[in-house]
Amino acid sequence: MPKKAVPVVAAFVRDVSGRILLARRPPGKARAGLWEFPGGKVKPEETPEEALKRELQEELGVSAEVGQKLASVTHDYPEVTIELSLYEALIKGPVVPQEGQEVAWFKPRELFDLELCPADRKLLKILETCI
Ligand SMILES: Nc1nc2c([nH]c(=O)n2[C@@H]2O[C@H](COP(=O)(O)OP(=O)(O)OP(=O)(O)O)[C@@H](O)[C@H]2O)c(=O)[nH]1
Repeated sequence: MPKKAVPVVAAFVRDVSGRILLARRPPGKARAGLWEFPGGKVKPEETPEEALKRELQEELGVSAEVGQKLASVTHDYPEVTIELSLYEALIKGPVVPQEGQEVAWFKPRELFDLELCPADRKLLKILETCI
């Protein structure tokens, strides 16, 4: 039986100079130390947009407007299968990491040299011609 994929939403946020916001997974979590787009799991009662707004508020202390879905991939990790969807998002106010996690802004070409979560590598492959 194929495993049921857990829905995960993530944000593609750019600053005025075109750099992209990433967060580093904190120690103790699966894939600790790897970079990812900010976001998290969608709860059963939420739409993807609601989940992403909640995650950005909880993780980065910002409110956000969620735009169009850019890409979506399925990935099997040893402990979970995820369906990861990346949405454009506009954030309001300064990013203040709420969980002690490292965050940073990267130029598009710098993303390709980062240690990313494996699912994000797949996303990047889809997006590489348009970022
Ligand atoms: N947020 C986020 N998660 C990602 C990305 N790429 C990726 O493989 N994941 C995986 O998707 C899952 C999301 O879990 P999470 O830990 O961020 O979500 P959460 O905060 O809602 O859940 P938790 O309370 O169980 O920790 C993890 O297995 C994580 O490794 C990404 O770009 N952003």
